[in-house]
This record gives sequence, structure tokens and C-alpha cells, in this order.
Amino acid sequence: MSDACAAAVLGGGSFGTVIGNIIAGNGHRVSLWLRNPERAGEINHKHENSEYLPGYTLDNNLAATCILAEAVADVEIVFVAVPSKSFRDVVRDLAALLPEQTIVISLTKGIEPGGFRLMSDILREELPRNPRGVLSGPNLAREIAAGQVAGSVIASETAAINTLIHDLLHSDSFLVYSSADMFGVELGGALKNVYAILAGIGAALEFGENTVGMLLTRSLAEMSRFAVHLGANPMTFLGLSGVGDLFVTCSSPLSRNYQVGVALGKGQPLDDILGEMDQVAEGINTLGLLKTEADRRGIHMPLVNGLYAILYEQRPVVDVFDDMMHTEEQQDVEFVTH
Ligand SMILES: NC(=O)C1=CN([C@@H]2O[C@H](COP(=O)(O)OP(=O)(O)OC[C@H]3O[C@@H](n4cnc5c(N)ncnc54)[C@H](OP(=O)(O)O)[C@@H]3O)[C@@H](O)[C@H]2O)C=CC1
Ligand SMILES: O=C(CO)COP(=O)(O)O
Repeated sequence: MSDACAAAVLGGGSFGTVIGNIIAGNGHRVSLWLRNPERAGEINHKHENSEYLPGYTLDNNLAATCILAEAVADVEIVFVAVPSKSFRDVVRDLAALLPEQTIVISLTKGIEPGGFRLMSDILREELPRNPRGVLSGPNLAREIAAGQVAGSVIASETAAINTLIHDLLHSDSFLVYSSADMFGVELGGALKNVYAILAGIGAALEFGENTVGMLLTRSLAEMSRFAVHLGANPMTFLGLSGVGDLFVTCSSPLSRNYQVGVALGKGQPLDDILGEMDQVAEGINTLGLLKTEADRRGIHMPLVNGLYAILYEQRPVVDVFDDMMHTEEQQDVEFVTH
């Protein structure tokens, strides 16, 4: 563990709370910024965030505040854990508050609506002088809160930042690895959410394990093909932030994206599903942005096209899966084996 330092985590949902608590548990002072004063009071007085992680005890080193300036005062590192659609608004407010040496790390796994901007792009645009990075991996917040071992990948502009974040977060139950491929690590975390929705549909349709294995493999091929086309390192997709996160999100009922897929597979309309969810499932927004970008670049994405047809072109789930699984596999298989 590094010498005690001070960090802020912006966003008091499931993942922000868990990451803040890991850092606090390592002996560092953590300010958790959130917008709900009752919840901030509960965190400060009862050491619990019962809305998002009931029963998970928060460390005494973690203090909540609803005042952004207070949260980031005198911290060396800021982690941002708000949904992608709010990310720019939140980091824009940081511009007037952060000295240029403060490191900003995105925990968010999404794409900004209205373009194909990753969170690190937004950081570069809104906080051009601050060093930045992303943390991504198979990190279901509820499992981490339950004390299960998990691993994650820090990818940033320099090895020194990676080391700093590693030392801040690494523990016996949260293992942190380093990567120089910030783009690939970030893209892996965002793209897998789309394929988790498909996997959830497959679960609702009671696919056999062979079919699940094929769907997962083709998902990996497709997301890797897209990411490599845009400049990511293909090896990144064989690591924790690629296949690792894809596997966990496509197989765990704890995943919100997978849950959306299960409900879709059972015939529930998308609007009803989203209306009932009180947590973010980034894959829905990512799907449309991914399809637009893939079409624009002419990248072969049969699974994305199939999911899009289910959600927005009223094509029956069973027909789409039938097409997806039987017709266009050849190009994917070639990609995987070369
Ligand atoms: N949960 C997980 O297992 C993991 C999640 N992630 C990623 O982390 C990001 C956040 O996810 P997660 O914590 O799970 O989401 P949740 O839905 O659990 O919580 C989202 C949090 O963001 C807050 N928020 C939303 N908009 C704003 C805003 N404009 N200003 C301030 N706060 C805001 C919400 O506040 P309020 O409560 O007031 O609505 C809430 O506290 C997502 O991109 C997700 O993909 C990454 C790894 C694992
Ligand atoms: O990113 C996650 C696990 O790594 C969380 O997935 P969901 O957002 O689908 O819950």
C-alpha cells in the first residue's frame, strides 16, 4: 500500500461506493460525492449506502458530501463513477475546481450519447491538462461488496499513474493490473454491455451451454473486431477488461445489462423494463451508438444488428436469433482463428 493520500469518488451508486470503500479500507482518506443529502447523511452516520449496497459496511475513512468543491478539495486523485449520460456535466464542473496535476480516472463503462465519445475523450476535452486514465474489468459491485476476489485493469497515459492507482486500490481481494492500452481497456468495458443484453435474451430462451459458448465467442470476436478497427490492441480483448468482463457480464444475474436481456427475452417491452430499473444499464445507449459507428465504418456486426432489430425494428427475438446463429458465422470464425 502507498503512503496515505486523499482521493475523491464522484457518484455514490453501487460502483462508486465500492471503489471508494476499497481505497478507504487501504488507509486513504476518501470523499464520496453524491447528490442525495439523506444518503450522504446515512453514509456519514451509519456507514452504509442502503439504497445501492444494503448491509455493506463502509470504512471510517470514507466521508460523503453533496458539495463537489468540498469533495475534491486537496485530493490527488478523482475517480468518476456516474453514468455516461451525466459524465460530461459532472467533469465540466471540475474544470474550475481541480489543479492541473490532479489525476482523473474514469470508472464509467459507456459511450456518450450524441457521438462516439469515450469517457477519456470527454476528460481530454473538459480537463485537457489533467492526467487521466480508466479502470475496467469484471467488477460486479455487489460481489466485490460481498468480499469476493476480483481483478481490474488500470490503463492511463503513464506507467507512473498506473503504479499510483495500483498502490491505492490493490488489496488481497481486489487485484489491480496495468495496461498501456487505455483505448482498448475502456472500449472493452463499454462494448461488453451490449453483448450482455444478448446473453440475457439467450438465458430467457433457455439456450444450451454449447449455444451460450458460441454466442459468447462470437460476441468476443465482434467486439474485438470493432475495437481493433478503431485502433485498440487485440491482446487487450484476451485480458480481464475484454473477455474477463464479457464473460462475467454475459453470465451473471447480478449484471443489470444481462437482467435487461432476460426481461426482453421473456417478452417485456423495453420501456417497461427501463422504467422499473433504478440502476443504470449502459448497454441500451451503447447499442445505438455502436451500430451507427459500425455502419459508418463498414464493420461487420451481425450480433449488434440483430439486437438492434429486436429493440427498434420490432423483429421477433426468435427469428433474429435464428438468423444470427445460422447465417453469418463464417467471417467471425475466420477472425478468431487468425
Ligand atoms: N455496478 C457495477 O457493478 C459496475 C458499474 N460500472 C460502471 O460505473 C458507472 C456507474 O455505475 P453504477 O455505480 O453501477 O450505477 P448506479 O446506477 O448504481 O448509480 C449511479 C450513480 O450515479 C449518480 N448520478 C447519476 N447522474 C448523476 C449526476 N448528474 N450527478 C451526480 N450523480 C449522478 C446516481 O445518483 P442518484 O442515486 O442520486 O440517482 C447514482 O448514485 C456505469 O457506467 C457502470 O457501467 C463499472 C463497473 C462495475
Ligand atoms: O460492468 C459490470 C461488471 O464488470 C457491471 O455490469 P452491469 O452494468 O451490467 O451491472
